[in-house]
Amino acid sequence: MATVIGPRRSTPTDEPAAEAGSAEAGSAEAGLDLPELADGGWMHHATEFAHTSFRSVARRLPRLVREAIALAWATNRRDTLAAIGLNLAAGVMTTLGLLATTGVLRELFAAGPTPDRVRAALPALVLAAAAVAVKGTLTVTAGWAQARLIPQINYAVELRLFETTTAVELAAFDDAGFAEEMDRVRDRGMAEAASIVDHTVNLITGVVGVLATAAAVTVIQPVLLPCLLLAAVPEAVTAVRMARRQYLDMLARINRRRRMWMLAHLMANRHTAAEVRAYQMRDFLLAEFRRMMTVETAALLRLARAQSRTRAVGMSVGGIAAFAVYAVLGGLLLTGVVALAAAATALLALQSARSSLALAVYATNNLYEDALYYQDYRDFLDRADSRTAAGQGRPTAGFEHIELDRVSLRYPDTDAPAVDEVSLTIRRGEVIALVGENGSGKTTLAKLIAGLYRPTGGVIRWDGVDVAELDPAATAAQVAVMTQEWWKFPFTAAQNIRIGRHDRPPDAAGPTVEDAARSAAAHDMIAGLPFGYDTLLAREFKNGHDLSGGQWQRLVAARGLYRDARLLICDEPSAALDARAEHALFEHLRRRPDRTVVLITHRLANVRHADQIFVMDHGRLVQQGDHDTLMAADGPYRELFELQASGYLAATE
Ligand SMILES: Nc1ncnc2c1ncn2[C@@H]1O[C@H](COP(=O)(O)OP(=O)(O)OP(=O)(O)O)[C@@H](O)[C@H]1O
Repeated sequence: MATVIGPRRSTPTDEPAAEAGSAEAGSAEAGLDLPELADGGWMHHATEFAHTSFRSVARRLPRLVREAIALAWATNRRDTLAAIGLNLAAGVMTTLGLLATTGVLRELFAAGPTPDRVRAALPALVLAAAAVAVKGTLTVTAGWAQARLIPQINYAVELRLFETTTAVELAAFDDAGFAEEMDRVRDRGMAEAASIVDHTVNLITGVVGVLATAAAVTVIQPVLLPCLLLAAVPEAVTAVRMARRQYLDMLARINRRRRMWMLAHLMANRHTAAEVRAYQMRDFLLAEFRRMMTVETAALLRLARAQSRTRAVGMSVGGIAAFAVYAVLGGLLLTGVVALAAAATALLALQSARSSLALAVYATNNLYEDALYYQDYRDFLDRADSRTAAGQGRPTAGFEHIELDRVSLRYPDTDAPAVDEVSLTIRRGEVIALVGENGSGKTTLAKLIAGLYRPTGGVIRWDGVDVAELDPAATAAQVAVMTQEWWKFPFTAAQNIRIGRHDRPPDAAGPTVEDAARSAAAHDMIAGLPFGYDTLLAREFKNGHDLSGGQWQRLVAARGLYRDARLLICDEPSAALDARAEHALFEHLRRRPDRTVVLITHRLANVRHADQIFVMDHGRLVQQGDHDTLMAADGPYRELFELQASGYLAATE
């Protein structure tokens, strides 16, 4: 049995692999041999395809075709029907056209005066011309429907993916496997959905073309059918061989290509531009890129040469097969088995069958490979759905107190819990502070309180009810988080604040965008921008503007305040603020009866007036109380506070 894609042998003459190897060795010398550049799990489909026999492809084909049609059907029934139905109709026209052509030839080759023969051939000629015209129209319209399907499928598939990735629980993103799958799906699986439909329609078109031609030949003279198949075989074998080499070559080059993408990204990226210049990395990066390009171009040239060689061999064998067919036809003619008109039509049918068969073979190859990647997409959606909160539960409009009962959180693939059996209670209207050294678990604890993570141990209760029983959307609506690692959203300044509560109706209570900006000491800064609140904060776009780190932080604070939530979590809200902005923000964060503030900061002067201070160490809660109580005790809080205070005192002495 022929192998569509056979196993790759690694021998010293294995050119692309050898080239890839030398490139890897070269870049290792240059210090760029990063572990993440090693082939990832996503390569397993490529390898699977490379070891796939023609038989296994053929076995899976009906299911793949069914799946592709189902996908197209779910996206747009009319276009699916048109793409397949019109191709089938075009096949009927192919048969009709060939039969009519035989009629024309039969009349023309008949005995008698030429004008009489031409007159006799006219009806069949009109029929043949009509068949060609109708077939052309059907093919163009089917192609149009097929082309219409592609963007619609892409739209549906992308939307479904992003509906899923934005709904999935935050913890999923800490799972390296999940993140890798997501990248893989975004990189390939998503795009393959439209491809498998495209390949399926091409496959159907090709098969219909072959069958239509075979049907015509069978009607004209069944003996000619084996001739048709014999002539088409070299074409099919050449198509398979070329597709296989193309694919194996891509496999051999993949690591080098990934490295080139990485280098290209470093050299043409706003975020790396400053460092590339500061360290004068230009020559180094360009030299590395040039080296890769040289090897890559050489590999591509070798591939082009090998493909041309295969094509030449294929064409030669095809020529010999055609010659053999002519010889057989000649024999059949001489022995009177086949009439001259039938033989001439068979030659036309050969041309048509060849191109249809080539189309079908290419489509099968591509369909099989792309379907593997599309399967990744579907698996990812299933897995992501299982990590999405159900969205049901008891409604809630707030809380009087939040209680953490021996709450722990262990990140995936880590040895020690980041938060270890912490119990504490927070009441409405309080300002509480979480303090402790770097890595002690403050941010993780704050995220647990915010509901961004579900505890891996213990229970969090709102007014005595386990939050797992509450509606996640309703609890999230009560919380605002100013995170330590905020993102520079590429929107206008006003939008950057408004997204804090973008669905607030215009007549609903709550601060305006400008109120929130003033409270976060951001108003004057925004008013000074070229287009004020309408300034686009993305330098990559025309008229876009960027802000300093501290200015962004004021904007982030304004967003948190605009959200106007019952529970406000501020993780290092003033790390990048100047003294004046910090003072203004903390003035605003002071006690309010309807709002609870959870503050994380290393500047302990800011937590002096907190109602409760919780001191964390290695994930555990080691001290709690107000400032005076903790200063009276001999513990880590007093130690940290005095350490900071001594810096200020020394400066003023
Ligand atoms: N997403 C994550 N995946 C795995 N481990 C994490 C993750 N986030 C934090 N950690 C680990 O959990 C521990 C607690 O981190 P956390 O960010 O909660 O500390 P922190 O007290 O807020 O630190 P800092 O003061 O530096 O902000 C650290 O050991 C950190 O390395």
